[in-house]
Order: sequence, then structure tokens, then C-alpha cells
Amino acid sequence: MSDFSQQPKQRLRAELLAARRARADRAKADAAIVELLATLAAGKRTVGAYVPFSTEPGGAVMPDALAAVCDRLLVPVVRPDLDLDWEIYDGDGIPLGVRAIAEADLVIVPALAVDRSGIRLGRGGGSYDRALARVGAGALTVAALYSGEFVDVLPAEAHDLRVDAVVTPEGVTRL
Ligand SMILES: Nc1nc2c(c(=O)[nH]1)N(C=O)[C@@H](CNc1ccc(C(=O)N[C@@H](CCC(=O)O)C(=O)O)cc1)CN2
Ligand SMILES: Nc1ncnc2c1ncn2[C@@H]1O[C@H](COP(=O)(O)OP(=O)(O)OP(=O)(O)O)[C@@H](O)[C@H]1O
Repeated sequence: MSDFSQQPKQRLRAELLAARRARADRAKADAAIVELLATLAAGKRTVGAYVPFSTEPGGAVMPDALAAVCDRLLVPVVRPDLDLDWEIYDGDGIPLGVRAIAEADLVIVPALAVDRSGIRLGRGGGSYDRALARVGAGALTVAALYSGEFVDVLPAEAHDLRVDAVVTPEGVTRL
């Protein structure tokens, strides 16, 4: 059992980021993750996602692959207070406001790890704790992870919001 509930979040983040940098199977894992996410996004009106950093699940091709199968792809714009505004991917760059994410049918969120109850560990800005609170009741929230990042128990705080599912190269798991 992978129980990290008593570990400081800062140390967990550092370990998970170091493991991502050391991965050798990235391209294959990203291809599998993008295929699964594109299947979830297919035919949706509005999808919220993110533009992956170089070591994040999904890789550089993820936004184009998602934009090709849904009507409208929203990506975050970080505000000075670390809250998230949203803009249309590859669009005019006009911010749509923090509430735009409420229109999404599917929200793909970045995470360093997620546990079996849906608690996610992010980068520590509280950005997604705030953004997830605005997601509509009917929307599906999914975190994209590499193998080994879906764990049994993570440290949880009162403000942490859960995701509905995780996508790893092995498949989609509803929580
Ligand atoms: N792709 C992506 N976009 C995202 C997030 C994310 O986690 N991933 N965010 C989630 O909230 C928000 C941005 N928050 C961030 C919080 C911390 C760092 C950060 O520590 N950056 C490192 C280098 C990042 C890397 O290459 O891995 C740095 O600046 O040193 C970046 C973004 C919105 N956009
Ligand atoms: N709804 C909120 N409004 C304002 N600040 C918040 C909110 N939720 C969490 N925070 C603050 O954000 C900080 C980071 O929280 P936490 O460690 O849970 O981040 P995280 O979920 O790992 O990161 P992220 O949400 O950016 O991916 C904490 O100091 C917390 O107080």
C-alpha cells in the first residue's frame, strides 16, 4: 500500500518532479495518455485542459489532439494571485474570466499524483483548488498521470477538491 498521508506535501512534490525528469518511457506513455484523453474529449462542446510542461503527462501534442476532437478547448492563464483565468487554445488570447471553466463538459487537470479517493497533489499554488470549485456539477474532472503517480493515500486538507477520474497509460479509472 502506497500511503503518503503523513508526508510533507513539499517533499512529495520534489520527489514526484524528480521522478518525472528521470523517466525514460515518456514518448510512449504520452501517446497512450493522449489517445485516452482524446476519446473522452471527442464530441464535447467545451473542454478545459492545460498546455503540458516538458515533463508533464500528455506532452506537447496534447492540446492539438484535444482541440481537433472538441468544439472549444480552454487553457488556463495564471493570474497574479495564482487563480486561473481561461482563454481559447490557439485563439485570440482574450481572457474569458475565472468562471469560464463552469462551461466545460470535461476538465483535464494537471497533477503530480492522485489517490484512490480522488485527492490530487498539485504544484502548491492552490490554483486548481479554486478552479475545480467552479466546475459544473455535470462535468467530468480527470487528472492525467504517469504510471506510479496514482497512489493509495495522499495528504489531504479541508480545501482539497477531488477529481472524478484518472488517466494513466494503462487506462481510465473512475474514482
Ligand atoms: N501545464 C500546466 N499548466 C498550468 C499548471 C500546471 O500545473 N501545468 N498550473 C497548475 O497550477 C497553473 C500554473 N501554475 C504553476 C505553478 C508552479 C509552476 C512551477 O513551479 N514551475 C517551475 C517549472 C515547471 C516545469 O517545467 O516543470 C518553475 O518555474 O521553476 C508552474 C506553474 C496553470 N497552468
Ligand atoms: N479556495 C481557495 N482559495 C484561496 N486559496 C486557496 C484555496 N484552496 C487552497 N488555497 C491555498 O493554496 C495553497 C496551496 O494549496 P495545496 O497545497 O492544496 O495546492 P495544490 O492543490 O497542490 O496546488 P494546485 O491547486 O495549484 O494544483 C494553500 O496555501 C491553500 O491555503
